[in-house]
Formats: sequence, C-alpha cells, structure tokens
Amino acid sequence: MTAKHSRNLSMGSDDMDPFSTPEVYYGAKTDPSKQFRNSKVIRGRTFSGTLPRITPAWNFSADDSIMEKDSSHREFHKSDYPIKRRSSEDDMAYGSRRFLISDIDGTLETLLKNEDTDQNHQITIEDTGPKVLKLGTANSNGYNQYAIRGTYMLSNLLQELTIAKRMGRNQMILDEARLNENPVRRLKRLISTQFWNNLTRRVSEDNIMEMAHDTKIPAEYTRVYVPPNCPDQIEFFRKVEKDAQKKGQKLKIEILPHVITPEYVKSINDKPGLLALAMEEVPVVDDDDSNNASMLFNSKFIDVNEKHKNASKKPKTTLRGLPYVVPGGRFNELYGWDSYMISLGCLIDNRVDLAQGMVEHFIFQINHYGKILNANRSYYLCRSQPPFLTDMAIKVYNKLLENGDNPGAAKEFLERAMVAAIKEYKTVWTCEPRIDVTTGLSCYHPDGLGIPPETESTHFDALLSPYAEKRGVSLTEFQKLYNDQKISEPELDEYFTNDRAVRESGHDTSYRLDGCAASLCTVDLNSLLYKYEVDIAETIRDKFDDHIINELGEGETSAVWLSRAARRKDAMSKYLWNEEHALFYDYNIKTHKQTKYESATAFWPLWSGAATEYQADCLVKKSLSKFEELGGLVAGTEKSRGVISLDRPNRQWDYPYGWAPQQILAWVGLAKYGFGDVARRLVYRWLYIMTKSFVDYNGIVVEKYDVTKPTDPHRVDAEYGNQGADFKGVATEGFGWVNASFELGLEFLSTRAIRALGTITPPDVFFASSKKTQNNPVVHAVEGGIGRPQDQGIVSV
Ligand SMILES: OC[C@H]1O[C@H](O[C@H]2O[C@H](CO)[C@@H](O)[C@H](O)[C@H]2O)[C@H](O)[C@@H](O)[C@@H]1O
Ligand SMILES: [Ca+2]
Repeated sequence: MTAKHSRNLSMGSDDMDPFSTPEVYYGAKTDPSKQFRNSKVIRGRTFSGTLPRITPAWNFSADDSIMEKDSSHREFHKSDYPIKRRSSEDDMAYGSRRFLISDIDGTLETLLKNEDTDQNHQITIEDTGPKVLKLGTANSNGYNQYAIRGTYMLSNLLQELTIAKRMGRNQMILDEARLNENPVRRLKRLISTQFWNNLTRRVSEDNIMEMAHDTKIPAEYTRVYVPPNCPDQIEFFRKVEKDAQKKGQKLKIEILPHVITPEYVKSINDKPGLLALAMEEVPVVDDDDSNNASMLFNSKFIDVNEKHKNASKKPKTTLRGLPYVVPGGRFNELYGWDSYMISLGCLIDNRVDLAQGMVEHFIFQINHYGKILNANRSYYLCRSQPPFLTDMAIKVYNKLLENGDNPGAAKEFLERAMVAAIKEYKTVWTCEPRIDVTTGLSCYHPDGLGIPPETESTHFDALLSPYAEKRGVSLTEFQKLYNDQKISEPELDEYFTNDRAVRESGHDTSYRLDGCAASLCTVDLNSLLYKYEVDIAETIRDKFDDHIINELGEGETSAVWLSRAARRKDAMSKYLWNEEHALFYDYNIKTHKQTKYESATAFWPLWSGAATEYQADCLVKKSLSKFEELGGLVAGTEKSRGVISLDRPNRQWDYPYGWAPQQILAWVGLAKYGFGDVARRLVYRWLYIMTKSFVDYNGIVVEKYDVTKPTDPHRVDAEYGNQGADFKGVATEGFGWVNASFELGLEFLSTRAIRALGTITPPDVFFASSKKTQNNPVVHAVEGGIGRPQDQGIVSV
C-alpha cells in the first residue's frame, strides 16, 4: 500500500458502513465540509482503497446487485454497462467506489433537470433523460469521473441527495454501493431501519399537534378526544391544551361521554379529532432534577388509568403514549387490521416494542371504547375492523419469551390481551346486531348514522345525485339535509348501513359487499372468529392451567371455546363451503343464499384452520388458478367484479387489485395445510411486483398493486387512488402492511429465489428455470420453483 492509499481514520466516511442509516451516514462525523472547514473543496487527500467491512444480512453476490429494465421487460445486467474497468486508485472492487459531491444542491438541480423529464420529482422508467450522470470520485477529489447510469442508480442518487439535503448537508461522500445496492437488500434495509421508524407515532407533550393532524377532514381546530374514565390522561391533555393555547396553537381537548351513541358520533363529524390511546407514566426529565431521569418506573404497558400508584415517595412524572405504527399516506392513525399485518413485519425486524404497543392500544380501546376501532379518530367510534387480536398477542408473547423478557410480565400481558379479546368476542362480534342466530355465524354490522365523513369528497356523488335532483337541491345541500335527518330516505339509510359494514370489513369498497354487506356472514369474519375461539381455548389450556377469569369475574375454560370453534367450523362447512365450485362464498342471511362472488377471502379459512384438509385440497387444486395473476392473488375475479363503466366504476378491493393482507393470509394458510410450494410461488409473484416497482419507480412502495400489470402495477386510480406514491425525491415510509408483506415474504423464499428477485427475474422465467433444476441436488427446486423442500408446509410465521 502506498502512502497515498494509506488509511486515514480521521476521514469518517472511510470507515463508514455504506449501508448505515441516514442519521449515521449523513451525520456530522462524515460531513466533508466540517472535516475541511478551511477549504471549499477537499484537496490533496486521498481515500483509502481498503474496502469497508460490510457484513450484509443477506448473502447477495455482487452479480445480483445491478440491473436495469425498460418497460418492455428487457433486462440489462451490469455486464451490459459500458463501464470499462481501469487500473487506477479508483479501480476498486465493484460497488466500493466513493464519490465526492461537493455541491448537493447543484447536483440535485442538474440531476432533476436532465433526468426528471416529466418533472414529478422522481426518476422513473417513464423519464426519457439520457439516464447518465457523471460524478467525481472522492479519491481523486472529484477529478476522475464515473458515470452513474440507468434509472435505478440515478433514482437512488436522487434519493440519497434528497435525504442528505434534508439533513442539512451541502456536501457528501457517497458510496457507490449505496447506489447499486441489490434492490431486495435495499428495500429490506429501508423497511427495517427507516420505514418503521418513520411510520411510528407516540404521543408526547410536544408533538400532539403533529400527531393529531388529519388530511381526511380538514378542521379549524386540532382535537383530541379522551375517555371520561381516564383522569390521568384528562389531566395530562388539559395541561397540553393550555400550553398549546399559550403558543397560539388551535388545540382542543374534548372529553367523551360515558355512553357513545351513533347520534353523538354524527354530532361531532364536523369536529373530528384523534382518540386517546394507551399511555405510560414516565419520569419528567428536567434540568434541576436530573435524578428523576434515573428513577425509572416499571410502568411500561400498564394502562395508567387502571394502575394503583405507589403513594410513597412519588417522583415527578408525566404521561407518554405507547408507540404504534400508522399505515401511511392519508392514514395517519392506528388502524385495526393494518396493525396486525404491520406487527408481523415488526416482529421479524425485532421491533417487539411496536407490536406490543399496538396490542396494548387494542386492550385500551376494548376497555374504553368498547371495541377495537377501525382507527383512532372520532368518526370511527362506531365501527371496528377485521379482528386479529388473539394471534397478534400470542405472537408478541412468544417474541417476548424468545427475547428473554421477564416471563411473568409476558404472561400478565398475554392474560390481559386474552381477557380483552374474550370481551370483544362476546360484546362486539357474537351479539346483536352482528350475530345471525339461525346460522350461528356473524356479519360485519356497525352502528352509525349518515354519510361516512372520511371518504373522498366525490365518493358518493353518483349515488346521491338522483336523490338531490329529485328534491331539486344541490348535492351539498342534499348531503346536509340527509345528515341532519331533515329528510327521510329509507333506501339511503339501508345503503349506508351496508356501506358502514363494508368499511368495517376492511374491504372498502368492493362489489362483493356493495348494498348487502350487513347481511353477509362473510368467509373472512367467520374465519377470524374461528381463530379467536381456537386461540383463546389453547391459550387458556396451555398457559393458564385451563382457567382464566374474564372481565365480569367469571371463569373461562378451553372446553367451551373449543366447542364454539367446532360449531363454527360446521356452520362454515354448511353455509359457506360450495362443494361444486370448490370455494368458500359469503352467505346472505336475507336471501338465504351464497353470494357466489369469487373472493380471495376464500383462503382465510386456511389461515385460521377452519377449512378441512379436503376443502383446502379442493380449493388449491380447483380454484386457486382463478385468483393467481402475474403479481400474486387478485382480490376477486374479473367475472365476479363484472363490467366496469362510468356509472359503475372500479372498486379498489376488486379485480385487478391485489392487497398485502390477502397475500399474507393465503401464504400462511397454504403453508399450514402443506402447500408450502404454492405459497412460495405466490410470495415470489408478489415480491416480484413490489421489487420491480421499487426499482423502476424511484423506490416506491404503495398501499396496493394492480397485480395484472407487468409495467406499472403501482398505478391505481380507483377511489382515493394509491397511497405511498405521492413523494418528492425519496419515499420514506413505504406503506405499513406492504412493508410487512415484504419482510414476511422473504422468510418464505430460498436464497436462489431471493437472488432471482434481486435481478427482477419475471415469475414465469424464474419458475421455468427452476423446473429445469428440479433434479439438481444443490438447488433443491420444488414444484412452483421456489424454496427448500425441508420448508414445505412448515413455514413458521
Ligand atoms: O377513507 C376511506 C376509507 O379508508 C380506510 O380504508 C382503507 O384504508 C385502511 C388503512 O390502510 C384499510 O384498513 C382499509 O382496508 C382500506 O380499505 C378506512 O378503513 C375506511 O374506514 C375508510 O372509509
Ligand atoms: Ca420523473
């Protein structure tokens, strides 16, 4: 090594893991302008040719790491790049070169001017720029220039420059490895180190205005609603309100009534607000009492309103919300079933704090709002969402034990969660108005009055126009008259009862449920309730010596819950299973018929274990092909959706869209019934469209995908459009359950499949190549081409 190449440890960037988080990578230590305060441009210094130590979690080879594609699916491997390797100080192993960017603003400007030809602040395959930008290497002080080529690398450059700029940087040293990183690895890294953090919310004294912000219903005041039986929270929020008002902020704290009626909820539609969630007591850290900081309370995950406080020697304390993860985009609150899906991803990334926080919020919601809410906004107070609490709590409990947490505390947590789930099961899902006593099955059927205020403003225009015309008033006037109950339209009342049920189902909206949701014993809901019954039974039996006390003080034993499960399984076979069509259908309690809408929810009985082996077998062999598209499972078949027209627009939970929760439940269900090979095939498809969009569209991760589209599956314009697509320069959050599906999906795939994903190998090409290697003892390809035989059917989630 020459003196020129000698390692200089004072150069922070030289030692830097090129894949560190932005906080580290763009932190003060690596800022060239701070290192060389007296010179504008780095002069006379060279950077070491020594490779930084990178220990990737994924065993990607360098060959996997670069690809470029055009919309016609042509793949360019890195060997297609006209970069000639030269013998120089910059000639390091591929991917280890560093660039000096001495003017971030200027580079950004040039990059966008040349490459963002459609001026949407993203560099995508739709931009028609030269697809090349030269950057000077750090070793040569910018003298030697290298070309950054292709959409993927240029868009990564845009992302890195944008982040660095947002972090206040003017200059940076940028590792090439950060630009040509294997996209699977990059997405996984971003999800685990950045997206979860950016989607995490936790109420504190300082952030309430920001936390409560809602784009769905603009309002003059930011409001927080607090349950009346939470004195500590009321005191806390009153103080926060006072402080905010002193600062001139428009914050109002409202105390909810003891009984929440549909009339009350409608009356506050024009005063929307965030609903308080579980909080913990924490010491106040202030300057004159630094001791307080060390007086840590063991109050974590205790509903402070229930907690008996130790009266002796009370340190100064305040409240702080437990963390939760929001879905993203316009959904800036804690959602019911999104949280379950998100928690699966968080647990894989060992963010048990987040998953546990969300379970605690659900316990709080059941105890203070009577149900797990659609989401914690005032306009969601009357309705729930698909229930997943038992599985979520069990998974968190297992993770706590795995992490060596206090087993007693973990067990206490599990018990509280189960007691809350039992209450929810009995008082929400298996009583009026949701229970159908004839079948013993349940329907989504929330309370509520009027038009759901949170929907996009034009969502109901086509429906309401004839009513407005009939009365000779404008649409806006009609909506007000109807909401204020100044006019009676029984037909509309029924429509909205069903519409609310659609929203409670989480499948809002779909022609499967349109106009009838509240009368449907759906496959989805009954599968989930079956899972509750089995989970509760097994938990009571295996963890609590077959005895748990419910919130009414009564004993609960496994036998009762197992018999409930058995009854539901029989009822599902009788009313929902269709032998001739080899499919589960929803059952309409008014018409006494199955609906015959082919929905991906037909796979949920596999997830919950409610299907018989025989039903699962028939479903996979005879019906799966109806739902399997290029990018995974479609929400429903085209035939069932029917013809789309101006008067009958696309609905987002129908063909041709695919949703992460549908994929996840099917993968797990299929694996559970021994169809691990099929599960892996579907995983590959879904992760393929995710990765391809991520590469072609500036790092995008969206709420849902058009699973039939090879080129731009992220482009969905049904209803409120896609979420997660609207960013400038860099996507910082992804979308909650889609992030989770990526993390979970990777757990299913073999190294070989992950490598193929990294080079955006289309599913059919990958499956065909896998078949050829079926007899190869090293690759161990299985039917469908993905995975290891030893995993078949035993994928643990
Ligand atoms: O504002 C319109 C609707 O938005 C929500 O539904 C959609 O987003 C949710 C959050 O990701 C998701 O849980 C749901 O499945 C989606 O359809 C909301 O849940 C609806 O109640 C609301 O009307
Ligand atoms: Ca663009």
